[in-house]
Amino acid sequence: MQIIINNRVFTDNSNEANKDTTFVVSKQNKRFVEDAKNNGCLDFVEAKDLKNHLDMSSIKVVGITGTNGKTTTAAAIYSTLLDLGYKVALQGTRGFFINDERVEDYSLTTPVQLGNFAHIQKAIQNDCDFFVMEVSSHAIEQKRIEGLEFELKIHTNITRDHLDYHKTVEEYINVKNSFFADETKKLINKDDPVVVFNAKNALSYSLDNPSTYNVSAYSFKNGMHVMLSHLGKMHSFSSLMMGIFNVYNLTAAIGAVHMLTSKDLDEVCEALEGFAGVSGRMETISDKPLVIVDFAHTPDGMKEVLQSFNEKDIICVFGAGGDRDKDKRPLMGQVAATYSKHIIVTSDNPRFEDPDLIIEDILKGIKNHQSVKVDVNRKTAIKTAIEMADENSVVLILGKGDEASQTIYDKKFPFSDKEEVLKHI
Ligand SMILES: CC(=O)N[C@H]1[C@@H](OP(=O)(O)OP(=O)(O)OC[C@H]2O[C@@H](n3ccc(=O)[nH]c3=O)[C@H](O)[C@@H]2O)O[C@H](CO)[C@@H](O)[C@@H]1O[C@H](C)C(=O)N[C@@H](C)C(=O)N[C@H](CCC(=O)O)C(=O)O
Ligand SMILES: Nc1ncnc2c1ncn2[C@@H]1O[C@H](COP(=O)(O)OP(=O)(O)OP(=O)(O)O)[C@@H](O)[C@H]1O
Ligand SMILES: N[C@H](CCC[C@H](N)C(=O)O)C(=O)O
Ligand SMILES: [Mg+2]
Repeated sequence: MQIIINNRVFTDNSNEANKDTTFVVSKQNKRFVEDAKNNGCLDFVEAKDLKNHLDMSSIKVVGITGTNGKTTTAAAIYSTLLDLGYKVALQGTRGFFINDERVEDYSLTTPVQLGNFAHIQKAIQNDCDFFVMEVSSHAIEQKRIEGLEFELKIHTNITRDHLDYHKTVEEYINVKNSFFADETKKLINKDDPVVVFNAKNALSYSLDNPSTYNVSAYSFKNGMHVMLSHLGKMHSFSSLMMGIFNVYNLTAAIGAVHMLTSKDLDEVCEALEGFAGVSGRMETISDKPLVIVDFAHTPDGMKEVLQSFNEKDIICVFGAGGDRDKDKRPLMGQVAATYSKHIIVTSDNPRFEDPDLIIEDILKGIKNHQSVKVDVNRKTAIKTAIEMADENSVVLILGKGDEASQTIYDKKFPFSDKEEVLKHI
């Protein structure tokens, strides 16, 4: 890609490099430096030094990493900062937003170096005070975030995902933890048993262990009501959002905004209450029957969601993405079987894999197949689930959230879980 900073053209692609451009050298493209030279390029800059070309002193960059909850926590921080009157940009899985407007649609969760700098430049041009970004494990490993100076780093949790890419759980954990090794200000989830961080400038939040932003009590009735203890004083907030995992996400957001703005904590709690959640994350599509669409696509994410409905008969519709971590599939089957009354295993984004074989991988984790249906067609799987529902049940449609398409091979076919649900109620 290319960006222009102060009339100078920067590219990370040797095919776009020539005598008039600067080639930005990174871990991912250093093997193409000779090609760039052969194309006439004379000017080279290391990706980590891009910061010397863009004055970022007016904007604070906030990074969020973790296996689950990045998008939700980032959106909660964004919403709260906007509510408090700041100008804010948000970059993540759902796209790029500036001051409540979507500027770009779905892309990578964390763009490459030039992508980050292009967005930060746009945020600065729009007078943003903050740039809130999700940081994926791929981005950390590939150094897509090099050259960025973070005002605050936030950790949600580290469970498992992407073992197709990182190979072992240990390597995945190490990559995530490496984000917290320096002395940048950070906010850590103290209930995560595997997080390792540099204690310098670290504050924390938690439900179970002692921490700076400590949830001392919570209840769920028409959403959540949370008591938060901070430096010996009690504060409270309410939200229509559901699930203990969202108590974590919202507490992280409150702690983060408090650290970033030094506003009164009660004022921050009040501003957060305006946040209604992210589309496709625990989104109630229908009350009768109760149908919820959620983006859970890891064993832990599914467990968190399913556990939130233990008083209901769960009808769980889910699949698993192709060309992604294969080992998570039976674990997802096992989690679904533990908490659901009925399971319909279907297709997610098969990409270049055979969806029937993905389903077989999921079924390997389910011992008792009596209450399990298989339907590779996600549309009819959703229809069947809704037909099965009664007043005691909740239909949980997991894995795709608000994705607008289903990826088969490299083609994207329009598909929305929400729209499929609405066709049948
Ligand atoms: C597996 C993976 O992460 N691949 C990423 C990786 O691809 P790659 O190394 O094969 O790319 P490449 O085509 O060889 O290009 C590398 C660099 O060389 C340059 N190049 C290339 C060819 C050439 O002739 N000359 C040249 O200079 C390119 O401009 C580029 O800068 O580097 C590319 C750009 O540097 C990324 O776009 C690409 O992401 C692909 C598209 C992808 O799907 N990534 C997913 C898995 C991902 O990153 N997901 C995470 C989040 C997952 C989550 O939600 O947790 C994300 O952050 O989105
Ligand atoms: N704090 C959490 N702990 C565990 N599970 C969570 C948490 N927050 C959200 N989830 C579950 O994970 C799903 C994805 O949440 P979210 O989109 O916020 O995460 P993410 O980290 O951005 O995911 P991705 O890496 O795929 O973009 C949610 O739909 C929910 O099921
Ligand atoms: N950002 C995640 C999202 C997964 C969503 C699920 N629907 C899938 O396609 O696996 C990924 O790319 O691994
Ligand atoms: Mg995300």
